[in-house]
Amino acid sequence: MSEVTAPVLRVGGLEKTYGEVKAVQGVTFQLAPGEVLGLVGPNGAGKTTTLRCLAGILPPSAGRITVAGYDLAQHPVEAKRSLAFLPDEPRLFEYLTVWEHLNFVARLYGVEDWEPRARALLDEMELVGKEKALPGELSRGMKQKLSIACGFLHTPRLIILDEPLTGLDPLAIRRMKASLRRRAEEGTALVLSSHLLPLVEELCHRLLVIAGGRVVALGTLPEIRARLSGPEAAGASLEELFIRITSAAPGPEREAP
Ligand SMILES: Nc1ncnc2c1ncn2[C@@H]1O[C@H](COP(=O)(O)OP(=O)(O)OP(=O)(O)O)[C@@H](O)[C@H]1O
Repeated sequence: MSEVTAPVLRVGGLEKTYGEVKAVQGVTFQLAPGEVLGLVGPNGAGKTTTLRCLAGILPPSAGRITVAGYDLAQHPVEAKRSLAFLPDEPRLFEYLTVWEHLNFVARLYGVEDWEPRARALLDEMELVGKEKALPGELSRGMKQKLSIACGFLHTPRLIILDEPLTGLDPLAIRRMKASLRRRAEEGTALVLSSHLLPLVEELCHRLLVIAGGRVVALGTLPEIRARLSGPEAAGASLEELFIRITSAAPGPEREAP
């Protein structure tokens, strides 16, 4: 398989245990360049745990994750250089300005032509004029946009997003959706976790539905619909399918004492 068509992300048998709680088990999927995968599931399903494992923040208890051909456990620096993780709560440095954040990230990732890129990202995120502001002087939505600009600066091949639209106003939501779509069209793979099912339906090519730490459905919306039996599945909305699939699933497993 050529480098162009090789999966950007491969996840095999991912498992994460907290004490005796099996938060995630048996998660296996691949993601091609330009593909957008929606990760959905009820509260406590294991979405954030999965995303944090994919980003190399949490070590999995078992399984293998490969990003852009690099095994995340064996080559963490190369794998992490190929990805960006955008958590739902923007994490910024209190004493760095907007511009200094971008400069810092550029140095971390070795982005040489960072200034024109940073200017373009500030324009895209509607932060022009805020270059000298500290995070304490930014609104919640502006902090979110700065965090996203920092994540995009090194042109990652994989972007992992947890509730990317939290705190954004309607116009910013529209722009953010266009930004994400454009990156996917340019070949970036995206994993997007959200409770906003219309967003997931609009942006994602495939869905991974997780409940009780296990994958309960994986595929395109028509594929998931087709797999569910019964005439009511045919025209069901994503919300109806979500409720039907996840309500039947048990909660996270506990290891026997
Ligand atoms: N640090 C932790 N220590 C112990 N248990 C944890 C920890 N983090 C998560 N869990 C447990 O792991 C399971 C999965 O949690 P996770 O945060 O991954 O779910 P989620 O799908 O992101 O939920 P939500 O939609 O509510 O954000 C839950 O049972 C949760 O209680």
